[in-house]
Amino acid sequence: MNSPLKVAVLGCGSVGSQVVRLLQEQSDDLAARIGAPIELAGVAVRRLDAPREVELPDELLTTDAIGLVTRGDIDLVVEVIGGIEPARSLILAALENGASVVTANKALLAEDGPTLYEAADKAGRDLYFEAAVAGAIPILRPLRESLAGDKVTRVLGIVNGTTNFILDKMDTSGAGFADALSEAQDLGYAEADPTADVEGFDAAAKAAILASLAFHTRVTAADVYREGISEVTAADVASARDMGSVVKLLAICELRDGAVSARVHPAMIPASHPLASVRGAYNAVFVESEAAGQLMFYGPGAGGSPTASAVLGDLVTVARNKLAGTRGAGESAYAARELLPMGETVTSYHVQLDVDDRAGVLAAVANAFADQGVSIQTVRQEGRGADAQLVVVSHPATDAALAATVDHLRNMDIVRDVTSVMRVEGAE
Ligand SMILES: NC(=O)C1=CN([C@@H]2O[C@H](COP(=O)(O)OP(=O)(O)OC[C@H]3O[C@@H](n4cnc5c(N)ncnc54)[C@H](O)[C@@H]3O)[C@@H](O)[C@H]2O)C=CC1
Ligand SMILES: N[C@@H](CC=O)C(=O)O
Ligand code: NA
Repeated sequence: MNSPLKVAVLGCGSVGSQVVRLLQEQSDDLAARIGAPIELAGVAVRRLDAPREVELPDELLTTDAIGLVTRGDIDLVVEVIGGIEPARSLILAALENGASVVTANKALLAEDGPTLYEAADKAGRDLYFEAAVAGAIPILRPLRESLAGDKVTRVLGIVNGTTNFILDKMDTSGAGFADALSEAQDLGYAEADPTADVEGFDAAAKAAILASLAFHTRVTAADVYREGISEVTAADVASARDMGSVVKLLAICELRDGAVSARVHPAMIPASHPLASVRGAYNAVFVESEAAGQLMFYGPGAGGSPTASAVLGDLVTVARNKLAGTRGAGESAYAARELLPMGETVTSYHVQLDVDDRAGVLAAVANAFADQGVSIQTVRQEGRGADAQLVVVSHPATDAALAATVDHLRNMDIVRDVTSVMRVEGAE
C-alpha cells in the first residue's frame, strides 16, 4: 500500500457533507481500490459553528480555504462551494500547488472552463467534473472517453432536477409552483439561488459543457439560448396533457452541417417518449451518434448523496492517476465550430389561440403560418362562440419563422389572445 493521499474538501453543504460522509464510511474500500488510503486533510467551511449533516473533528475545519489548498501537502482538492468566486481562484491555486481537482461546479466550468483546463495542462494535473452535469449519471466520462471514437450528432436531455421535480409535481398532483420549489429546496436539489434552476441558467451551463465535450469545441453558457420554466402555466401543463404530452425543461445540443446549436427551453413531448417518464429530480440524457446510434443515460440528477457518488468516482480516478504519475483526458476543443443562432435552429411550435368563432378564421390563421413558409401538422378547435380556441401544432421549421408567425398572430384582429406558445420536441 502506498502512503496516504491527502484530500481537501472545499464547502460542506448538501454535496460536501455527503462527500465527507462517503470518504469516512468507505475509507477501507477506497484505499483498496486506489492502492493508497485517502486521508481527509481539511474541510473549508464558511462558518465553523454552522449546523452540518456530517460529524467532523474541529481540527479538520477551517474558514481559510486558500490557506488549505496552498499549504503544500494537499494531493487532491474537491471544490463543492459553487459559484464563480472564490471557487475559480481556489481551483487555480490548487492546481498551481500541484493538486488534482474534482469539482461539481457547472456554473464556473460553463463560464470559464478553458482557463481551468489551461491551468490543469500547465500544472500537469487532472481536472474532473462528472458531478457537474446530471448529478450521479455517468455522462461526461462516456462523452470524453467511451464515445471518443464516434461522431456525436445530438444530445437531448433533462438535466435539471429541480425544474423536473416542479413540473412533475404540477402535472401529477396539481401542486403550485412555489410549494414544489420549496420542497425541492428542502430536499437539497436546488442551487443556492434557485433562480439558476427556475430560469434555466443551471441547465444552460450543463448544455454548454455537454456541447463542448460532445462536439469538441468551446461552448460557453452565454452561447446557449435559454428560457426557464417561470412562464410555464398550469394551463400549459393541462394543454399538454390534453394532447397526450408532458412539459419538460430540455437541453438540446445539435451538430448540423458542421455548426453547433445549444438551447434550453420548456417543450412538450409525447407521453410515449422515454423522456416523458423521467420523474421527480431524476435526469436523463439521450445521445445520438453516427456509429453507436441512440444511447440513453438515466438516473438521479440532483441531491447531496447522488452527486457525491459522482464526485467520489472522479476522486478515485484522479487518485489512481496521481499514483501512476499520469493524467486523464483533458480538453478536446480542436474542432472550433461555428455556433448557430437560435433563429436558425429547427423545431416545432404548439400554439393555442382565443379566436372569433366565424367563417374564414381558420383560413386566416393557416395563412399566417403559410406566409412564413411554416406548414401545419394539426389544428383542433375547442369551444364555440366567445370561448372558441384553436390549438395549432406546426411541422418543423426554423425558430425565426415560427416566432415571426406568432408575432403576426398576436397582431391579427380575429385573434383575441395567444394563450400558450410552446415548442414541441420528440414527436415522430
Ligand atoms: N445539490 C445538488 O444536487 C448538486 C450540486 N452541484 C454543485 O455542487 C456545488 C455545491 O452545491 P451544494 O452542496 O448543493 O451547495 P450548498 O449551498 O449546499 O453548499 C455550498 C457550501 O459552501 C459553503 N461556502 C461558501 N463559500 C465558502 C467559502 N469561501 N469557503 C468555504 N465554504 C464556503 C457554503 O457555506 C455551503 O455550506 C455547486 O457547484 C452546485 O452547483 C452539482 C450537482 C448537483
Ligand atoms: N440544482 C441542480 C443540482 C444538480 O445539478 C438541479 O436541480 O439539477
Ligand atoms: Na454526471
